[in-house]
Amino acid sequence: MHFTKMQGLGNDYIYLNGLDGLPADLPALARRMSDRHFGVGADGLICICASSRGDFRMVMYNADGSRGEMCGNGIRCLGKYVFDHGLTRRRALTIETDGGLRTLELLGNGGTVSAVRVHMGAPILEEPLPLESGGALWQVTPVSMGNPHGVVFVEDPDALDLARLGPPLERHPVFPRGINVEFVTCPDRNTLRLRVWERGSGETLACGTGACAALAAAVRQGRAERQVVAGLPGGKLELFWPDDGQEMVMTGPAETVFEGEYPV
Ligand SMILES: N[C@H](CCC[C@H](N)C(=O)O)C(=O)O
Repeated sequence: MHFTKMQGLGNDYIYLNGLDGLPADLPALARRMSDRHFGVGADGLICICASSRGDFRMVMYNADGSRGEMCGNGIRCLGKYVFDHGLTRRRALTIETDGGLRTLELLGNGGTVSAVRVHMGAPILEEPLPLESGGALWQVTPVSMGNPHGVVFVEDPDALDLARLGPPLERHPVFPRGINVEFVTCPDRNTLRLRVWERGSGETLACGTGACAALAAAVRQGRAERQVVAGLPGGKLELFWPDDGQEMVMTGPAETVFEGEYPV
């Protein structure tokens, strides 16, 4: 089976072209291939499928085989994949995800795609909740970006032990579907810095939907302007939220790492 490994800010996924069919038991395949010691190594598996509502449909699995409804870094790479593999010649695309339709602009010169702008949908915010977890009290702001997030503002994300703090917040009983957890600081009104503990994948080098969720919570709480640069361990995203109720706009890089064959 042919596959392509891609990454956006070091958030890496294995891509399968599902237009001509896919292997059975994709959750098990996602677990095997994502394993960094016994497999290819990735934060998850993304299948490109036919869509009746958009140009393509994104079906995404986390490293533990669970499904995610949306993936910001993954959808940028999907845009680069379909262009580079000749599945489309257009630079404006609509992608169906389990979290709704998303529109992409593929940026780059001539025949290349180096960055992708994504209209990420309108965030749905709830009031912050005080939650006890891991022996501490956290103010968690629930935000949906099509997938579920919990945003926590902290003094210094780099000082935290995410491997210890992430799992109990990810699976806190108030969130029956689990959450991706963002630990965020705003060093100034046009900058966010965050680390993300992802549902089903653990800490990743970046999370596009997580950065958008962080901006939504920061704006709602008066901590940041609507246009920011979000710094993640793997690099930077440009984010713009024109107004409440409007779609968040995210711009960032997309890269192919390698192609390969995997036995199924
Ligand atoms: N890394 C992704 C999000 C994956 C979310 C997934 N872990 C979930 O279960 O929702 C991003 O760039 O937006």
